[in-house]
Amino acid sequence: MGEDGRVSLWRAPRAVNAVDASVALPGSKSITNRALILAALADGPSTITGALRSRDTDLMIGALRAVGTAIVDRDGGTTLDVTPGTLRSGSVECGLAGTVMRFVPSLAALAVGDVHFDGDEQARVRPMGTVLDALRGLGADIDGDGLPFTVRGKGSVRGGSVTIDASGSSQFVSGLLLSGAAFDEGVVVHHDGKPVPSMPHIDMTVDMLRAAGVSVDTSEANTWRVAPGTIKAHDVTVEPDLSNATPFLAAAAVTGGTVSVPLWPATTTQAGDAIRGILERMGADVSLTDGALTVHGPERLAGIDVDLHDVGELAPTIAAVAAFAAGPSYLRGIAHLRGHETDRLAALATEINGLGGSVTETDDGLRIEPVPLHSGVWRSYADHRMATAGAIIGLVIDGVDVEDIGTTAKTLPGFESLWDRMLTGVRS
Ligand SMILES: O=C(O)C1=C[C@@H](OP(=O)(O)O)[C@@H](O)[C@H](O)C1
Ligand SMILES: C=C(OP(=O)(O)O)C(=O)O
Repeated sequence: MGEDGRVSLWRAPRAVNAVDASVALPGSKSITNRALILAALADGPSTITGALRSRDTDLMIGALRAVGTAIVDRDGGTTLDVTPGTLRSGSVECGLAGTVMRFVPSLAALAVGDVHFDGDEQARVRPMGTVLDALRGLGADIDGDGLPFTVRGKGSVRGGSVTIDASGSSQFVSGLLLSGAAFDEGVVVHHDGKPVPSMPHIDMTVDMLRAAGVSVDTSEANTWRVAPGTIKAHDVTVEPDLSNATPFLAAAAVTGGTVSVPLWPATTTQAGDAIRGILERMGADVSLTDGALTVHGPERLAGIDVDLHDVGELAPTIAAVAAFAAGPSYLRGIAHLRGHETDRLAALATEINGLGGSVTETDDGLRIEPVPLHSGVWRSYADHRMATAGAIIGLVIDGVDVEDIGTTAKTLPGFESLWDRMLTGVRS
């Protein structure tokens, strides 16, 4: 929104030449918010370095402070000293952050007193019932089935075994696992239903729990066993956010230019790492040298038939790139994106088609037929990744006005200036 209450429009800059830049990205949202939960439940103080500061991570910091965790920031906010406290009643504002609404309730059930949750209007339709029902099954007392709801914390949670259908979001599983070691009996989560999406995000949860000394057994498919025990305080350094890197790498792909992202981890559980293989399949030259990932865009991009079930976060970026390929693309396995910040399948189809495109929604994804696009308004639906997808399209098409570019602050405040710097060839 602009100051006058009207939705603001941002004229996406056209790339006059092929981009040639190096772009350093701030920390990962997913790692920062997991690190914060684990630090709040740990057996002593710890420090998170390289944390992302954005709407979603600030909401997580606010949530944990509200229930009794001391968090002090320094180094411009990216170093967080976290001291766990006795968890108590409070009010948690979730905004539109899936990680806050799905990860904090389990921790809140350990508090003494009521913890009230609410969020943005748009957040009230995001699927929540599975997490709340699972927690009830584990002994927690909760009023409500979606935002707003109240967790009536009793100071402890029995825990034990629970079966859920996590086909709607991997966050249902991660949310239970992250606090599970603090439950009296630990937690065993069984999934029963269509395949769980975004599995790398569950791997991230498991890896981070193990790094905190928690025993997690994943030997049985679709079952995660977290033993009860201490979550050890330890310092964490956050990797750059690779999903947020993807629009910048896409800029190289669609302009036939070159973009490097420094500090790309050699191994990672971040979904964004999959961009390497995807852009390569679309014809880009991709290399990881001396810790920097470099994408060099081809003369003509190839269409792609790709299953994004594991890495749905990348769908808006890939859809925007696919709109400029030489042939059609099929993005599959992403029905669950209908429950993301907005219905991303509908939003992508509507907005690309609004610029003259030819995108069809399928049961589980999108078919994108590249056709010439024209100028127009690109709506972002309060969705950071819709806004950045519009920016990618605006690199190639004259006169694309992205609505509410400020919504990128959900995970990447200052997106516009990073984008401008990329276009002026700044190497950071
Ligand atoms: O656990 C996480 O940090 C996330 C898990 C994924 O959610 P879904 O499983 O709902 O896709 C991902 O899309 C989201 O951006 C972040
Ligand atoms: C789906 C996303 O966010 P959330 O953590 O709110 O689910 C996302 O960042 O693409």
